Amino acid sequence: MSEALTILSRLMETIQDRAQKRPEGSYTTKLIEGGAARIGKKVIEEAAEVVEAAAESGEEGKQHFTYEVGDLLYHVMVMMAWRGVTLDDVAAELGRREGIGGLVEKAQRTQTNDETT
Ligand SMILES: N=c1c2ncn([C@@H]3O[C@H](COP(=O)(O)OP(=O)(O)OP(=O)(O)O)[C@@H](O)[C@H]3O)c2ncn1[C@@H]1O[C@H](COP(=O)(O)O)[C@@H](O)[C@H]1O
Repeated sequence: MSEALTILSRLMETIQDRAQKRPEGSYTTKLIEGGAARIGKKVIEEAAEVVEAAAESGEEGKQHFTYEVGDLLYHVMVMMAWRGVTLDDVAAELGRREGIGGLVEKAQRTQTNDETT
């Protein structure tokens, strides 16, 4: 496994462990106990910060963007743990989509919707 995947899966294990044991003094526990509303608020906030940082130029801008993407990924992973969805589940979904272009998929979806209405 690549170093990046190892770190992501270790982080997911930590988050799942927090979600299960709910230790005091853990930020993840606080988020999990706040449910979809609290986690969702942070996901939206962090997503907006990612978009803002994407417009910043230079090496500093790139570092800030990377930092904000880290925040967003962490909060999305907390929501996944809260919802009982694993990295394997999401990877399987992405694997299912492999080789199907976004525009092709959209055209197929639109056609199916038209047929059912
Ligand atoms: N990767 C992260 C991580 N990334 C970001 N954050 C936290 O996410 C928050 C980001 O929110 P903001 O930048 O808006 O900061 P804030 O204003 O203090 O946040 P709020 O009080 O508004 O929620 C900060 O508190 C960060 O510390 C993280 N908190 C935890 N982790 C990982 O989760 C593990 C478990 O953490 P605990 O559950 O806290 O023990 C840690 O060891 C880390 O590996």
